[in-house]
Amino acid sequence: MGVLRYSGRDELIPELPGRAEDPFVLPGDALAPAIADGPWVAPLADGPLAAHLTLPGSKSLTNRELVLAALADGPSTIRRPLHSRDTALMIEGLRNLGVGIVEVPGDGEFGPDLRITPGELLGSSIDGGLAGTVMRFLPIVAALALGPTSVDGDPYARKRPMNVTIEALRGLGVEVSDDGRGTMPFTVHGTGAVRGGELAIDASASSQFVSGLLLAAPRFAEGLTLRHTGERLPSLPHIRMTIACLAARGVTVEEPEPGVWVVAPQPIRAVDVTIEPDLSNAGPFLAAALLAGGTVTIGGWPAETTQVGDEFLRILPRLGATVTVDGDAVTVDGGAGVRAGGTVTATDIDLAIGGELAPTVATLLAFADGPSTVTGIGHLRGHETDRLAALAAELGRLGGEVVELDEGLEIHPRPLHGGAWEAYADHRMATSGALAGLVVPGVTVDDIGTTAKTLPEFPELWGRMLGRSAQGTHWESLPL
Ligand SMILES: O=C(O)C1=C[C@@H](OP(=O)(O)O)[C@@H](O)[C@H](O)C1
Ligand SMILES: C=C(OP(=O)(O)O)C(=O)O
Repeated sequence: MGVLRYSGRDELIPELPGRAEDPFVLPGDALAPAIADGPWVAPLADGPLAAHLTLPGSKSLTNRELVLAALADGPSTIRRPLHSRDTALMIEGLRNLGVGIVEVPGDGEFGPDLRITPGELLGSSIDGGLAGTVMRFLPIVAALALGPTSVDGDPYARKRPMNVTIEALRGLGVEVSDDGRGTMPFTVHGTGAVRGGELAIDASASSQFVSGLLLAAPRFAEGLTLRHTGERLPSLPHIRMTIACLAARGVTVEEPEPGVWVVAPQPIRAVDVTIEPDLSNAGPFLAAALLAGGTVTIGGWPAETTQVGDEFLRILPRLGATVTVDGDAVTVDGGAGVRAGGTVTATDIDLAIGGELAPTVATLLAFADGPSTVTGIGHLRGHETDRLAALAAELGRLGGEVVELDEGLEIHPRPLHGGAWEAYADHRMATSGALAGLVVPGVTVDDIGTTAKTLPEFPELWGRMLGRSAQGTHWESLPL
C-alpha cells in the first residue's frame, strides 16, 4: 500500500504553454482512483502519543493563490504550496486555460514551489474533480477567457450545488449553457471579458460562491458589487481569507455592510507568497491526543491566520484537552486518553464558521461523557458527500447513536465496536474513520487514499504520529 503522488511531483515541469494537449499538464486525475489495495486497517494506538509533526500546505490558501497568481499582472512564485489532488486539478484547469505553471525547487518538506506565469486566457475544459474550490473558482476565471470552457467533475461532484455560480455568471452578462439542474456539467461561453457590476446571490449553500466571484472581480470591466441575500452565510473565515489574499496583492475589498462586498476594477499585483500549513488537516492529528492520550505537537503553526482550522485551539479545550502554544508549535495534551479512563467533554457546538472541522469534532464527541450537538452545518449535505448522513451512518455502524438534525447532528455516545467505515470518497470521512480506529479495535476504512484530495501523506503521517513507519498495523496483535 502506498501513498499516491501525482507524477509531476518530484520533477521539474518544463516551461511550456499550458494547453490541454500539453503532455505536461499535471494529471490531477492520477489521484482520483487513490489507493486501490482494499480496506485500510486503522492503526490502534497502543499507548499515549508523544508526536511531533509538520504538515503540508493549506488547500484553501494554495488554490486561492493559484487563481490570483494566474490573474496577476506578472509572474510570481507560490512557496510551500500544497501538492494534492485538489491543487493538481486547479493547476491543470489553469494550464488548460493558458496559464503557465511550472514546479521550481523550494525549501518545502512536501514538494516543490510553483512558478506561475499569467497568459492569454482561452476557453478549454475544466475537471473540477470533487474540489469545491476548483468547481466554484475556475468557472469565473473561464468567463474571462476567449471561447467556451466545459466544466465537469467526479460523479458525486455532479450533485454539489453549482446553481449560484451559473446564475451569477449570467447576472454578470456571461452566457452559460447547462441542463437547468444547477449542477455540473455546464459550459461557460467566455468572450475574453466580463462586464461585472451589481449582483445579488444567495450563498447560504457555500461561501465558495462568494470567494470565486471576489477572486476574479478586480478583472471585471465594472468591478463587482456583490450582495448576499440568503439568511445564513457559512464559512465566514474562508471569505475573510479570500479578502486577505486579495489585499496581499494590493486589491481592496470594501464591505459597506455585512454581506456586501465591493471590488473596483484594478490590477492584481504579482507577489510571491508562502503557504501556511493546512490547519484543518491538523485537526485529526490534534484530536488523536484526546482519544489516545498523550501529546501531539504540530510545528509551523502561524501566529496569525485566516484559516478556520485555528479554531481547534479553542475547540479542543472545550472537549477536555489542554492546548499550549510555544512559538510556532502547538501542543495538544489529551491526558490519559479514553481507553485509560480519560474523557472527552460533551458539548454543544455551532460550527457554522467552519463546517470542514465538523467530521473531526463529531467523531470526538462520539466518545464524550454525555450527549452533544454540532449545529450550523446544514450545508455539509452539499460537501464532498452528505456529511451529516455519512457521519450518522458510519458512527452508527460502529455502534454509536447519531441523529441527523436539519442543521446538524445530535450525538449520543455508546460503546463502539469495530466495523467497515465507508469514506464516500470524502477525505474528512476517511480521516474520521482513522480517528475512531485509534481507540476502537477493528475499524477499517474502505478508501484511505481519498485523503489525497488535500493530504496525500495522511497514512504516512498518521503512522509517524503513532511512532510507526508503516501506514497500517495489525490491531489484533495490540492490547485492547
Ligand atoms: O473556500 C474554501 O477554500 C472553502 C470554503 C468552505 O466551503 P463551504 O462554505 O462550502 O463550506 C470549506 O468548507 C471548504 O473546505 C473550503
Ligand atoms: C468541504 C471541503 O472541500 P471543498 O473545497 O471540496 O468544498 C472540505 O475540504 O472539507
